[in-house]
Amino acid sequence: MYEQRYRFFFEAAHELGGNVAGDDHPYARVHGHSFEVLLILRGEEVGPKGWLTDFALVRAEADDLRRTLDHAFLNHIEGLEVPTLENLSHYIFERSRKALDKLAAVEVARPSLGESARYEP
Ligand SMILES: Nc1nc2c(c(=O)[nH]1)N=C([C@H](O)[C@H](O)COP(=O)(O)OP(=O)(O)OP(=O)(O)O)CN2
Ligand SMILES: [Zn+2]
Repeated sequence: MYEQRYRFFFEAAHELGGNVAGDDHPYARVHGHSFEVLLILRGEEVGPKGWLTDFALVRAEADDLRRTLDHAFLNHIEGLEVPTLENLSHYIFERSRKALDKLAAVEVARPSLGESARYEP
C-alpha cells in the first residue's frame, strides 16, 4: 500500500450557533480560524510512472477548494451550513473524490489550537 499526502491552508470565518452551541454561546459569534487541510491518497500500485497521482493534479484540486473556502464565510457555502471540522472534512472529501480517484481520507485542523478531525469512509 502506498500513501501520498498534500497539505494546504485557508483562512475563513464561521459561527456555530443554533443547534450546535446555542445562540448565547461564544461560538455563535462570527469569528475566524486558520485551517490546515490534509488530502490523503492511497493505492496498492504506483504503475510505470512510479506515483499514485501526479501532485500537479492534487495541487490543482486544492487550488479549486481554496477558491471556495479561503476568506469565505463558511456557513454560507451550500453543504457547509454547520461548519465544524468534522463537516469540513466530509465536505472536502465528497467534493474532491471525483477529481482525485485515489482520495482515501481528508483531515482538517486548526494547528494553533491542536484541534483536528478526519473523514475516511
Ligand atoms: N468536535 C468539534 N468541536 C468543536 C469544533 C469542531 O469543529 N469540532 N469547533 C468549535 C469552534 O469552531 C470554536 O470556535 C473553537 O473554539 P476553541 O477551541 O475554543 O478555539 P478559539 O479560537 O475559540 O479559542 P479561544 O481560546 O476560546 O479564543 C468548538 N468545538
Ligand atoms: Zn470556530
